[in-house]
Amino acid sequence: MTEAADLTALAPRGVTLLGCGKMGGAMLEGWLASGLPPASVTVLDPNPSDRLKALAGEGLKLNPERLGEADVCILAVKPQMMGEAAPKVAGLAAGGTLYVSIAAGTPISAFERLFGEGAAIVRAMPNTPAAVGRGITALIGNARVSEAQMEAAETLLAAVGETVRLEDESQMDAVTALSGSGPAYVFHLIEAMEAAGVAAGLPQDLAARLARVTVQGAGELARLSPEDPAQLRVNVTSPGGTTAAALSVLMAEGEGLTELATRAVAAAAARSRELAG
Ligand SMILES: NC(=O)c1ccc[n+]([C@@H]2O[C@H](COP(=O)([O-])OP(=O)(O)OC[C@H]3O[C@@H](n4cnc5c(N)ncnc54)[C@H](OP(=O)(O)O)[C@@H]3O)[C@@H](O)[C@H]2O)c1
Ligand code: PRO
Repeated sequence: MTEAADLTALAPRGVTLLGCGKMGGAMLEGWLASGLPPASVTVLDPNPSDRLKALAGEGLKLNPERLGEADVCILAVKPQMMGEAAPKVAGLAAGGTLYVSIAAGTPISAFERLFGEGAAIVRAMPNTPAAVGRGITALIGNARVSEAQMEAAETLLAAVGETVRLEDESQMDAVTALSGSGPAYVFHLIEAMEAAGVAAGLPQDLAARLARVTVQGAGELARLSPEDPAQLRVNVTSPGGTTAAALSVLMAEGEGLTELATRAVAAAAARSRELAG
């Protein structure tokens, strides 16, 4: 997490989590680490993990027959499952619960149809580095969301990384394509560098380690350095040296990494728009 998230204000009425897979599980761990008591969390998930069952022993409410009240309900099932799963938490709307959906593609209007026009709904897009407290989540709410509710949503997501408010929901497809899906691009870069190292004659294990630690270190340098990424790149590049030779390929006019990344992000954004139905 980037700054201390104080979740104590949410403890009395609590948080309900619909779907506790990769993202839901990562958020749950962040909330618990930030001091939200297990007894303040209700989880609905058809196949609870051993970890969830252990937390139920510490007071977490796991698949209760009837839902109590909640300040916030996080919707963390796959977009394709939302129509089936969301009705389970529709009753919370009458108690003024704030809904926070992290589902890719699914617009706020879909939740207004499910929960009623009066429901307060935030659409958010986190990413998987949330699992190590280093995610980033973009958020936008509908007109029913009060400032206090927006801050509550931000506090929950700040427990697993940085947050940023969007100006308009139309930005969410590009956000999903850039930071939501983005970790996969970086993991694939590690895979590609490893394969390239093997092709250049290195043993697999050595190439894997060099690729992984190089991406880790470069990411950390980009995070901590006052210099921008372009300058950090220049700092590696000796005139007429090895990096310049590689960058002449990666930055080739019209067919370099920028063009490839632009096509990839455009494909993801288009898929996000398709998921809206
Ligand atoms: N993964 C990412 O990088 C990422 C990033 C940003 C946003 N998101 C969004 O986050 C959401 C969850 O993604 P995920 O990657 O965490 O998926 P996931 O690991 O499959 O988690 C979804 C969870 O919901 C459970 N579930 C299925 N049907 C349910 C129902 N009817 N009621 C309650 N729970 C149900 C699933 O159980 P079973 O596994 O037993 O079916 C699973 O535990 C998606 O909408 C996705 O678009 C994901
Ligand atoms: N993972 C989800 C997907 O691939 C949403 C962003 C990252 O659809």
